[in-house]
Amino acid sequence: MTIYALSSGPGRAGIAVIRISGRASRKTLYALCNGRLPAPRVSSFRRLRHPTSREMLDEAMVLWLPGPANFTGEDMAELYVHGGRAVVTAVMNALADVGLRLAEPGEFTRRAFGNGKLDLTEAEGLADLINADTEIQRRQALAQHSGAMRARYEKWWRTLLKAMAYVEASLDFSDEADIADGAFKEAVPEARSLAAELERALADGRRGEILREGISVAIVGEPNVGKSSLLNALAGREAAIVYDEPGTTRDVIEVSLDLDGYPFVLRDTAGIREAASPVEQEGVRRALAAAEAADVVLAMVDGSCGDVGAVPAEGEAGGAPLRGSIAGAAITPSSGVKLLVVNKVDLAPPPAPGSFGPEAIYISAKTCLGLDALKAALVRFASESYGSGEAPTITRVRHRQEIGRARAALVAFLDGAEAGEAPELAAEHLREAADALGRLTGRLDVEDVLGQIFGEFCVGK
Ligand SMILES: Nc1nc2c(c(=O)[nH]1)N(C=O)[C@@H](CNc1ccc(C(=O)N[C@@H](CCC(=O)O)C(=O)O)cc1)CN2
Ligand SMILES: Nc1nc2c(ncn2[C@@H]2O[C@H](COP(=O)(O)OP(=O)(O)OP(=O)(O)O)[C@@H](O)[C@H]2O)c(=O)[nH]1
Ligand SMILES: [Mg+2]
Repeated sequence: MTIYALSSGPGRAGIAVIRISGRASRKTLYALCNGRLPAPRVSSFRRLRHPTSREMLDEAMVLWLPGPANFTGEDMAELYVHGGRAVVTAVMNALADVGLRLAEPGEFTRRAFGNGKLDLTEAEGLADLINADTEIQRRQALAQHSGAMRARYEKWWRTLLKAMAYVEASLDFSDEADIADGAFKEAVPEARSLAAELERALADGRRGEILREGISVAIVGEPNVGKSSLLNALAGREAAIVYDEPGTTRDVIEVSLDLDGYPFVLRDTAGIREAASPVEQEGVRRALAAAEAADVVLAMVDGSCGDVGAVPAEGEAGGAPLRGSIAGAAITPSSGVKLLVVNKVDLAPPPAPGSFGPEAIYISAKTCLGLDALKAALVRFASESYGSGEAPTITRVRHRQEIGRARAALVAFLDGAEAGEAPELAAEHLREAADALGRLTGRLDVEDVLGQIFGEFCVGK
């Protein structure tokens, strides 16, 4: 079935792009263009008419993109019309009138996948590219869309096929023990090196997933220290309610930030204390959960409080213990870092260096003093933790799971080989690993396996 969709965003615009894909693209375009089909892949000016009523619909630029050398691999056409709502509606209605169907979300890309134009990881990369909000996300998505993952996974796939071919050969020669043994032994180092490579790929600190979703930063601390004020200052808008009374924030409030191209998801949370009301208690529970799950915890304390005792005057003895220590300093994310943030320095005398420890960042959420240093610390953390090297291979839990399954199957194969397991069972472990890698790229192709096995078999003989 031939499909169409508005490929540019919804709503009024200067120009709107309507895309058509499928067998009827050619005759639909021909009819819309009053019998003057444009030359392939060359932008042409046409007056568009309704194919049956002949009513003039718009003046447009049009593209005729015959398959298979295009995005979907099917015949395609594109209409660049004036981006008014009624224009778009009229042209789309005309397409429906001649029997075309509105595309489902992702249907053009699904067809491209079906026609072998891209594999699953490249399609995911395309989705990520469209959703990319920051420069680092754009680079990661483009690398994935351009086949960075596919290349690596296909290399793994080839190594695995080699191991499988040896095992299959040993099965075929089971009545000639020497040959069978020899072939089987060849499979072991292949499987071992692949298992090690998968292990290395998994030990990436979840860089790809974190950058894809945004680095999670939770602001936590006692009530009224200025957490919501900091969120608002960084967001540049009044996302959270700020009020001079402890216990203002209850829900977790999220704001997306782009700092130097790194994506952050900043979360403001309820102040942590023994809350009296059940609603506030729930807020505190959510605050602790957000901190636990965060990549970075900004543990905030109020630097202006008398009982902080951390900013003693020259020569004076140190005061009471750190006020934020219970609420802020005690919270540690399960796998992230913690930065101590001392707020309200506009009210306090300049703190003695190191009063709050060498790592503390001194800010005023009110005057914005120190915010650049805080942003710089976040960017430094992001580039040190997630920025190094080439684009990450794993960007979704799905990839991690399949690679994990493949690795586990390879380990089972190696353990079995050591224990003298029957080659039939050994072959089964490898097939399981192949299934997992096949699901990764969406290219699970048995013919591929057989072709490779047959090739190896001949060489080995
Ligand atoms: N107008 C327009 N802009 C667009 C797209 C589109 O479909 N139309 N794209 C899509 O969403 C992206 C570009 N992606 C494309 C992917 C493949 C081919 C293509 O023609 N592939 C052929 C030949 C490749 C070549 O000449 O090297 C092929 O695969 O055989 C075109 C665009 C972004 N911009
Ligand atoms: N002088 C000064 N006042 C601040 C600063 N940051 C926040 N405040 C004030 O401190 C009070 C509490 O600020 P909030 O941002 O609501 O504090 P919070 O930590 O979100 O409080 P809860 O939501 O109750 O946990 C407000 O009156 C703010 O205006 C600062 O840097 N300097
Ligand atoms: Mg608040």
